[in-house]
Amino acid sequence: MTTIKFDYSPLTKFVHENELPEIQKMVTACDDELRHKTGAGKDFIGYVDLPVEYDHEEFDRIKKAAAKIRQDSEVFVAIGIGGSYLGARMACDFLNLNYGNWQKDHEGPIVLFAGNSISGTYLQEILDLIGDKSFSINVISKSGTTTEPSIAFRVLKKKLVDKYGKEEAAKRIYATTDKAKGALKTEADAEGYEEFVVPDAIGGRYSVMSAVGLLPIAVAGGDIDKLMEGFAAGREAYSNPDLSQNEAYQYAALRNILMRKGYNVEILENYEPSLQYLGEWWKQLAGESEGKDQKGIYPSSANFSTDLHSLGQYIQEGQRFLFETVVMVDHPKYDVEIPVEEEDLDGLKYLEGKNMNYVNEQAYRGVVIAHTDGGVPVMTIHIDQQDEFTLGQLVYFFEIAIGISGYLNGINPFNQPGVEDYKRNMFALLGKPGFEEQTNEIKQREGDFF
Ligand SMILES: O=P(O)(O)OC[C@H]1O[C@](O)(CO)[C@@H](O)[C@@H]1O
Repeated sequence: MTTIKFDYSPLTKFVHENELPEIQKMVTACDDELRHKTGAGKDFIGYVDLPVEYDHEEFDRIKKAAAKIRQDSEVFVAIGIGGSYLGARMACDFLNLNYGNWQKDHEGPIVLFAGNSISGTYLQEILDLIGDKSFSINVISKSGTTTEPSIAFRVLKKKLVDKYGKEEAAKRIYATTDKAKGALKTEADAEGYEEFVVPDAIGGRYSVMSAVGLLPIAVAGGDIDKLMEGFAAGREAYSNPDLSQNEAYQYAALRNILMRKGYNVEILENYEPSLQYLGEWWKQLAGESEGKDQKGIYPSSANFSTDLHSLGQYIQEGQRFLFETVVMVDHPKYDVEIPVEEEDLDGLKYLEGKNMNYVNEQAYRGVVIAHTDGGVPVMTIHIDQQDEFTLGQLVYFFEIAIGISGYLNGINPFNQPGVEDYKRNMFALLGKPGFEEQTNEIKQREGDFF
């Protein structure tokens, strides 16, 4: 059973009906590489079977740790960046757990995210928000050496130790990292933090359904059993290499077909503000997977109708290299009726008694028609509702689609060599031990830039 429906009917103007069947052979070959782990990046394809092959003992420990944190902490800070941050943040927003946590009668801690930038202002605000409240920390880093979370962890750990003393602080620190290596692993072992593992075969941006995402989601109040059920339903639904039977593969194939026609930028869109971080999570998944060897679709995102009043003009009439993928919630959690007024001073009489979701739906329909007319291909992923089961499926939909899509484009969707370049320069500028040669080199070049 799937609660997701992929609709590409508006593409008739852009994609000829023979194009999907014609790409089938390539899709079958990519599917074979992915399922049999024979393609590029084969050591990081663990996510394909993760819905059924995960550590059940650890899964239970995650639930226990979450229950403890929900009981002994008013604030919970998840520290991480990229794949060690975006999935949990996306899921908490998607499940509408974030604002709920600020409500007075809400059970469980306020969930905050740190270590996702190098901003002292942001971190100071987190420290101020925590104030005198009881709190716990989940530091998440696969490598265990990433600068942003390491700095935030140091700072927040100090606050924890100042408040509780070293021994109690150690009981409030949860470390999610590699099973054997990295600075975080070394520290967690030495200090006795409870540890959770990022499996070797799961890359950061494919890790939301491992302890990386599951602990913060469970602490926020998400039902991770249902999430895993949905993830497994996704695996079931998107396992057939036959394009006519696999909507995730249809999406992967169509975005490649569009890219080859010069549609090089994809905008992931939503009509629910709580899906904003779905776009952020997806941008890392797609961008870090596909943008290499001077190839790949540039992933961007937009939130409608908000951005129709900013980006809408460009999408309608700017350069024609864009295509859009909408994630549309068919049954939003709440609805609000537009009230009746005696006079019609604001000109809204024609909407009286109608619901906002109805108006939102008409906005979506109007946009699909207008953008199609304006030369922008639009596809839609309809999701039934914003619940854990649907989210699990949606994560699988995107993860499997991006794997296939990368292979279709002849790249390795599971590495990210390009992210090291800026880090090397930053470490050289900061004088990190081991970077002495690069420091000399970059100091000589600095003047050309600043
Ligand atoms: O979990 P880590 O090792 O701290 O990495 C965080 C993120 O940084 C990157 O390695 C990029 O630098 C991403 O691939 C990853 O998701």
